[in-house]
Amino acid sequence: MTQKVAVLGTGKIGEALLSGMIRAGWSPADLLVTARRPERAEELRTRYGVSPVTNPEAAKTADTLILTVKPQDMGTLLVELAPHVPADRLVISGAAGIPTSFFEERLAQGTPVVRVMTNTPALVDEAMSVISAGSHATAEHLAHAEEIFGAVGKTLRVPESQQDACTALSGSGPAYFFYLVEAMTDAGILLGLPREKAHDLIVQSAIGAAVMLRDSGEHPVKLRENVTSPAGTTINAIRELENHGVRAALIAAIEAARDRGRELASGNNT
Ligand SMILES: NC(=O)C1=CN([C@@H]2O[C@H](COP(=O)(O)OP(=O)(O)OC[C@H]3O[C@@H](n4cnc5c(N)ncnc54)[C@H](OP(=O)(O)O)[C@@H]3O)[C@@H](O)[C@H]2O)C=CC1
Ligand SMILES: O=C(O)[C@@H]1CCC=N1
Repeated sequence: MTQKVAVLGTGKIGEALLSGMIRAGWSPADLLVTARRPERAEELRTRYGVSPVTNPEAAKTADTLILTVKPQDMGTLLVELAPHVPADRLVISGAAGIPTSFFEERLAQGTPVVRVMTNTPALVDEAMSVISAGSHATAEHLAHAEEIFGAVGKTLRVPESQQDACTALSGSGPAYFFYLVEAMTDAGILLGLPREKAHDLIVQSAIGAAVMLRDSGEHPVKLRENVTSPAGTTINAIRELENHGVRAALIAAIEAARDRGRELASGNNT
């Protein structure tokens, strides 16, 4: 029997996942989407050939519901959904912070819930998606979530207690790299390079470094040491990074992101 999957609240992450599933071979006929605004629903229908439905229709029709609204909107969505979700539906949450217990408390007793934190490289099939089971989710439910999110990149199972840390590292992680590229491009401008040229140099260096990190089997320290010649240029830059506390700033930044995930879980939505 064909499994129908619905993406509820199809914004940036929901659309990234939807587009990846279609690229991976899912039929648009088996995919449903919901949106808050009619023009957004039409955009998704035109772009992907999927059927926009209401949240209750999605709950009644689809075998798997993937909830990709903002954490702040999840409570309202669940109030609307709860009367319509049969307890055999798999509910997957893509939201930061919100624990699986939040869903279990609001849905029918025994509803299987899986929590997933993906990231925007899903748009280019290079996502990192971190997956945890709620208390009623079985190995089969986890495997199904892996099949869906595997369409857009790598997946990793973690205990739910590690989700806020993973959100801070890989969920938000692409933003840190974009920020770094932005800052390095500004440095290129300072040194007199045209912006476009500086951007291209940094992006290709980032791609090269990323492939080496993934494929060389070498520790990042060794890779950095290989670039850092005695009395050369790189060590002068590294000294400045250390002087400015960049390592400590990154550790503090990621800890702050983790803490915000915890706040979202405790209902602090401001
Ligand atoms: N952005 C990222 O990098 C990542 C985000 N996430 C998580 O993904 C989730 C979505 O984030 P993101 O895609 O950035 O946010 P978006 O705002 O782009 O997407 C959320 C969408 O949900 C819609 N929506 C809200 N309430 C309802 C409702 N009741 N019914 C139907 N649609 C609704 C919104 O409509 P409208 O357009 O009208 O506001 C919006 O289009 C969040 O929970 C976030 O924590 C996870 C990993 C990475
Ligand atoms: O900033 C956020 O809250 C979301 C979750 C991870 C990435 N973006």
